[in-house]
Amino acid sequence: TTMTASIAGFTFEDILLNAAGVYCQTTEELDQILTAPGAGSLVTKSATPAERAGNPGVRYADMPLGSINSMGLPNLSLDYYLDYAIAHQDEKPLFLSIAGLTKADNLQMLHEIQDSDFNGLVELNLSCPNVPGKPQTGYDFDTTRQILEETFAFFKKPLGVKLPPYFDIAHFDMIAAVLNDFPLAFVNTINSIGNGLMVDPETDTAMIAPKGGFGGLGGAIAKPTALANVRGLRQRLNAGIKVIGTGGVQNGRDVYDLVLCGADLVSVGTTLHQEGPEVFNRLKAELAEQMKLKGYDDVNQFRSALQTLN
Ligand SMILES: O=C(O)c1[nH]c(=O)[nH]c(=O)c1Cl
Repeated sequence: TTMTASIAGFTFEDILLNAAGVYCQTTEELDQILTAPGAGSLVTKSATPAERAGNPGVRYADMPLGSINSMGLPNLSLDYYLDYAIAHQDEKPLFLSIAGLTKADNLQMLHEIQDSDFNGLVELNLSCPNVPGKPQTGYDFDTTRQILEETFAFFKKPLGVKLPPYFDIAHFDMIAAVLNDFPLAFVNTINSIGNGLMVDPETDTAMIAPKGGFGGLGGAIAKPTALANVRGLRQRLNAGIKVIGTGGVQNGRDVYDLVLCGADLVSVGTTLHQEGPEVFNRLKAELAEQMKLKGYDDVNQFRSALQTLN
């Protein structure tokens, strides 16, 4: 069974990887993803120029429908992840994620990456929902265009963007109209569904501390929105912009469905957090089983092959 994909000239021997932010905070965690059977790549925790502690208090919770998080962008700094990525980029194609709190921070980090020995892929996170007072850039189409214009004036290495989920067909049209104007290597869709709220039934209290309990939703609850965003963007984006599908992956059928909607790679967040890096081998085996049932021996045979009723 062939389960490879290519983005920006990189060949991925497996289509699975971690979702940024999950199991990728330290070199110890990153090494586990790097060596996990079934994982074809990894992405580092979204970085800021300087180290950040993130939001105080309980900031992650699992629940029957998935997870809720308001981490607040805790990370060990761009240099920490850049050093790791440079040290390991010859072992697998790797993604380095950045999430500046300002356009200036993003451009500063991109200049540093441009001038560095890192030659993998950069994921510009435009969708963190959990920094108090900071809006999700991906919902501001003019600002997104502005950042990409200033970025592509100097940045020549493979770059993609991590997008928030969109819930209006008009917004699929609008973000695609922006993205199609730039030589992006990929989009990664979706980030968590921003600013949900969950209650602990024992105590009638919000499950997480930051922002009065408001946080990004992931896991099973995110699957229909992830499928719609992968499909909606695949249908609208230039063929040269590849799609990483993220959201709601619990089993091989979920991976299959994201590929069916157009995903080239598939990333796993909540279920990786709950199960650990052995999840990749399980998902790979379950995907192979699903493909066998359907008569496919290569993911390239059914990518974007979703049927509709009319
Ligand atoms: O709170 C976070 O660190 C966080 N949490 C998310 O669910 N998505 C993000 O992009 C980020 Cl940056």
